[in-house]
Amino acid sequence: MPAAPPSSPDLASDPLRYDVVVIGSGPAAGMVVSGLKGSGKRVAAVDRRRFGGTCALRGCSPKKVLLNAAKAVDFARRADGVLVSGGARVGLDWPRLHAFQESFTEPVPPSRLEQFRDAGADCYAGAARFTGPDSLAVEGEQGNGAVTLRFDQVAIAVGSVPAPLDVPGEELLIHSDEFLAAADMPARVVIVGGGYIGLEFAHALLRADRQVTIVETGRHLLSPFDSHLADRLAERTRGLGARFECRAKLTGIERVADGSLAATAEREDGELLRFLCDAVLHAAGRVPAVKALDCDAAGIDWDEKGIAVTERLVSVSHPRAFAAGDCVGLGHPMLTPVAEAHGKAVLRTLLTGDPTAPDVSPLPSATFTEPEMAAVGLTVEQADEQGVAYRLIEADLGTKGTFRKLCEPCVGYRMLLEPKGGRLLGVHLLGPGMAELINLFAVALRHDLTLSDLAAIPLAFPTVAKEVVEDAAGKA
Ligand SMILES: Cc1cc2nc3c(=O)[nH]c(=O)nc-3n(C[C@H](O)[C@H](O)[C@H](O)COP(=O)(O)OP(=O)(O)OC[C@H]3O[C@@H](n4cnc5c(N)ncnc54)[C@H](O)[C@@H]3O)c2cc1C
Ligand SMILES: NC(=O)c1ccc[n+]([C@@H]2O[C@H](COP(=O)([O-])OP(=O)(O)OC[C@H]3O[C@@H](n4cnc5c(N)ncnc54)[C@H](O)[C@@H]3O)[C@@H](O)[C@H]2O)c1
Repeated sequence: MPAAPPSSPDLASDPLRYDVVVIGSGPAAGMVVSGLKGSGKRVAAVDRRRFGGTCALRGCSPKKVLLNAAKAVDFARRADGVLVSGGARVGLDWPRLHAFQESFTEPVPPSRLEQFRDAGADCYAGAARFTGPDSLAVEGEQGNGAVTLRFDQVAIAVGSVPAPLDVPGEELLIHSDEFLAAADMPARVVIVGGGYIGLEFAHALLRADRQVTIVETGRHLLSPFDSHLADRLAERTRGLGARFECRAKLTGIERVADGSLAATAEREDGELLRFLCDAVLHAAGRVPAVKALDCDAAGIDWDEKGIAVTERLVSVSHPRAFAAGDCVGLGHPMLTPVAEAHGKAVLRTLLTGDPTAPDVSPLPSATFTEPEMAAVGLTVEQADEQGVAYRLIEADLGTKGTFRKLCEPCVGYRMLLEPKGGRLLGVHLLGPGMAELINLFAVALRHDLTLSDLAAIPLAFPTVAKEVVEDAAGKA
């Protein structure tokens, strides 16, 4: 990789002038800042919240602790009388797991700052706002005045925020940040949105014996996933006590006389719904956090989809501006592996001067419900829309030995294969352990493997992987 020229000599005379300013400190920014170590460039990183980003502080990591606890409870309960006794009495210990979550989140800000400083970056705590094509102001967090940084290049990695819902009483909603940080779980929760956050948090709440109602505008829950498997997961979730209202949209929230909240929604057919509850959780999608950046001042094009960039993540209107992660307006999924891949691409561009496209295909993803839903590649709906020919194989694996031993009947897969040759086009899995297993299928898609190629590998036994691969290879 050719080395980019080191910082120009005049930069050294102005302490607030940088070769590269990175806005954000999440997974996308982390890739850029760490990778610039030793490049000779003067680098600054800015974040308006504690350094570390959404995934490590308010998303994937604390959420996974909560979901692991929910899985432990569920396993004990479903194995009660079969593998263990007293399992039905096992419950979620919110204060303890909350403290355990903090053992992961609290070290993040100091360690991220150390990592950035070790990479040679100056770190600024405050909200960034562009003031010109090569300058931005960082508003001090605690009433400190603004400082103006000048840059040659800027990497925008500001992530996303919950989408505005524009309903009366919107200020009464709680967001995932507050939910994960709360000292206790509310007793009756209405969840607005049946996507990733909605289903994952519902699964945690249900294992904590809370009352859950999900209001979802779509026909199915978890729309990025296979709709048949999503319906099976919905059934399983209903069996845990959840109520679903699909094809219904939140219309408002109000506080009622006894201090409870009333959430109202309207069904597609016009029927009005009203739910009394203690909390209404926003799980209705996120939007890029670009509005507050005042990109217009820098001539950086943006819209509600995010920063307008080329496929190589270069701003369409400012050749020295790049974007990475959730704030990129390319419609890529808002996931940590995507943010990391974007960050790596922007880093390479900064180091080589040669704009680089991110490597985001194939992209496995999972919801950490119990059972888990996981997918990589095309869904049936996408293949149909794109006119891609495929052969579908599917199975319910609930009675197979591996899953009976886990006492979990809600297990299955659907796979799309090339009609000739059998190359895998899409893999959709539902069951315990599937979030790990999907990575094996991502390797298979990446390297154009067939199910017989996978089945020829002597996989460890007895495992979920071997059970699924052998069953599918037998049907292929
Ligand atoms: C509850 C929840 C659970 C999730 N679980 C998963 C999961 O299991 N797996 C997965 O792959 N993804 C998950 N995600 C998504 C994942 O967290 C994001 O895709 C990822 O964090 C995006 O990284 P990023 O670097 O683009 O942005 P972020 O991590 O959001 O970082 C952006 C940073 O920019 C800062 N910032 C914003 N505006 C400004 C400004 N004007 N000035 C200065 N700083 C600013 C923010 O404070 C933030 O620290 C989850 C998200 C949530 C909310
Ligand atoms: N396991 C994971 O990888 C994971 C977990 C959590 C979050 N995330 C990321 O965070 C993003 C945000 O999560 P999310 O669950 O908020 O978004 P989402 O896009 O997954 O789901 C939002 C859901 O809300 C519905 N909706 C939108 N407006 C509504 C309204 N007014 N009333 C009722 N329903 C409405 C949508 O139809 C959709 O099904 C996800 O898209 C994902 O990229 C990933």
